[in-house]
Amino acid sequence: MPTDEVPADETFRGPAPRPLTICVFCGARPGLRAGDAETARRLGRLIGSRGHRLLYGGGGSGLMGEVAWSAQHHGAPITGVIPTFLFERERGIAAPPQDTVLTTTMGERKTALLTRADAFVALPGGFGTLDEVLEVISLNQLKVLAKPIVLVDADGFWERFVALVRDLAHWGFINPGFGPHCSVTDSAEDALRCLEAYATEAAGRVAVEAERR
Ligand SMILES: C/C(=C\CNc1ncnc2c1ncn2[C@@H]1O[C@H](COP(=O)(O)O)[C@@H](O)[C@H]1O)CO
Repeated sequence: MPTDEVPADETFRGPAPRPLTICVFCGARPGLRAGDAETARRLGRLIGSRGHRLLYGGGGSGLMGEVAWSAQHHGAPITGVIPTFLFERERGIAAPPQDTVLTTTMGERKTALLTRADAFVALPGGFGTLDEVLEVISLNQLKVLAKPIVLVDADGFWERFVALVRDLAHWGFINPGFGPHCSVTDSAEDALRCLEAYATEAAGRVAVEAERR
């Protein structure tokens, strides 16, 4: 079981605006950089200590396992959405106690994650993580979805992805930037701050609109 020995964060003051269901995309493998596991544990800890729910791919391996165990250790309720074939394959890999949602296909799983989440955070990962991130960004762009996503660029993991997005705009395939719902931050702490601020702002907008009616 991954340990969770990260220092407490002193810079969050006051309660979170409301409990959010935060979907985390990250590697099913640990990767080779020790800092990534630490970032994953920090994120899990913050999700738990700020009173949010972790929604994720349901596995116990790699960075996914680090986030999930740390979130559980800090009191977060957890929902894991996993296709039956992966669930069977992963029986031997310990994942923390969670509400498990079984799906038939990977596509159904992605839809379930996208539907249930209030917001998304992406840590380093492989093709699965990239696929999930691109799905959220492109659905936001099509206005099929309007949910915030934050890429945690600890140690420059997303640097070349950000550069590619700049090139895509330069070459005329997309508008400049990631759109209104996507941000890049340096740390798990900034990612959480960003999502909580977004939720507060969105709640404010809804209240103003309700008053106008
Ligand atoms: C590779 C190994 C196990 C694979 N098991 C997975 N279990 C749960 N979810 C998974 C798994 N593999 C991919 N996912 C989903 O994609 C993302 C991670 O994929 P990546 O390619 O590692 O970036 C993750 O967010 C899941 O939703 C153990 O050897």
